Amino acid sequence: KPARPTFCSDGTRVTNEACCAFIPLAQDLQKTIFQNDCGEDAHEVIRLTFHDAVAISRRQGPRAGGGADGSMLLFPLVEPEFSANNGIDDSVNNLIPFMARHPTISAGDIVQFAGAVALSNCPGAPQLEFLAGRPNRTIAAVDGLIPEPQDSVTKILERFADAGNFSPFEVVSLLASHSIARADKVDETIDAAPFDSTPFTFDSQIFLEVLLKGVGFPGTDNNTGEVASPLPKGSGSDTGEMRLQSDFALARDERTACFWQSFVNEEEFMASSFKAAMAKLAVLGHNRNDLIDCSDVVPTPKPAVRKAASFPATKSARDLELTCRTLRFPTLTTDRGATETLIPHCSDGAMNCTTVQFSGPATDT
Ligand code: HEM
Ligand SMILES: [Ca+2]
Ligand SMILES: [Mn+2]
Repeated sequence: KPARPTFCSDGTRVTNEACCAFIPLAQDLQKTIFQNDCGEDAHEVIRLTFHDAVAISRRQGPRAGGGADGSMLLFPLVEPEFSANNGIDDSVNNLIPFMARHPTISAGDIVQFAGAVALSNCPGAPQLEFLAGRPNRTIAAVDGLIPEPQDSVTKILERFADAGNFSPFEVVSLLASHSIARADKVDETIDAAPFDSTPFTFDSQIFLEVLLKGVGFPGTDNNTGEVASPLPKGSGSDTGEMRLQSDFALARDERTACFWQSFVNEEEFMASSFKAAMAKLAVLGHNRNDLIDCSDVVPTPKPAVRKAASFPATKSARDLELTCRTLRFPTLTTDRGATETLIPHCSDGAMNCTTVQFSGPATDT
């Protein structure tokens, strides 16, 4: 398609005027759901970009699912019911109203664009590529295509290869997302259990902290897909850190451990690798050349905090469990404090913060 530079009504310069429709969508998403915060609602939409896109299979063919096609929003009674999608209903119900409010934009575009807007609220995150024009005619995906935390490394790598020919390096790159992630359903007794000590900052703490020796569980012990974490201590709505078995295994497996370790304290490498892998994820089921590059309407992310990766208080290099034999581990400092860090529940440090939840057809499993 010919790319002719134009200006949208708000003055944004775009290479294709079809991109202008996404500017009011970004504003609506920020005002109605995210509130410019890298909080719970942003995290859940970022997870949704993955669960919509990865539901495609080269081996099973087109009838298994169409990838990044918005099928989650279009068939809200089907995919959100799969157990691997437990909790996805919140983001699905939050985004469904945007289909009617922005009727020229397809469901698949809404999901991936909303994820890029959500991510821009997280300091340190890359500005994702966004290609527009995913068609709306889709089918619901079949069950069994979403990786689960109890899956083996072999199963996870095979699933990503089958979905989109992802390499082990790209799989590890995508897990930078778990730097801004918390679990609600792995342990049903606690809400929003973070995977690293900085769940509102896109940084490499996830890659560092998953390498620390596990000492206990937040909430209840030994849920499916969960292993001991290094920072299990909680208080009130600060739940303590949770560790997924899949993150633990990918950090230590010989096929992925060096990729995992290579991101520690390398925030720019981590962000650019995540961006490249997300560009592949976001167009699964489509041909890039059929889409229009609208990256110029993706909001500029909040600047990085520029704090070096560091061991949480009371932890040090002695707590590392390293299996990568070929990389030197960086020298890092330990945060001050005589006791284990409490991870705040809200991005402003508080124990209570509001989230947005629209009711809708999707329910949890
Ligand atoms: C090996 C592959 C993966 C597995 C097994 C996995 C598993 C999980 C699990 C179990 C949760 C917690 C859900 C809950 O209980 O609420 C979670 C959260 C999350 N995942 Fe993954 N994940 C994987 C890859 C990815 C990828 C590739 C992305 C990229 C976009 C991603 C983004 C997220 C986000 C943002 C959350 C947090 C949602 C929230 O805070 O509410 N995950 N993941
Ligand atoms: Ca983080
Ligand atoms: Mn959540």
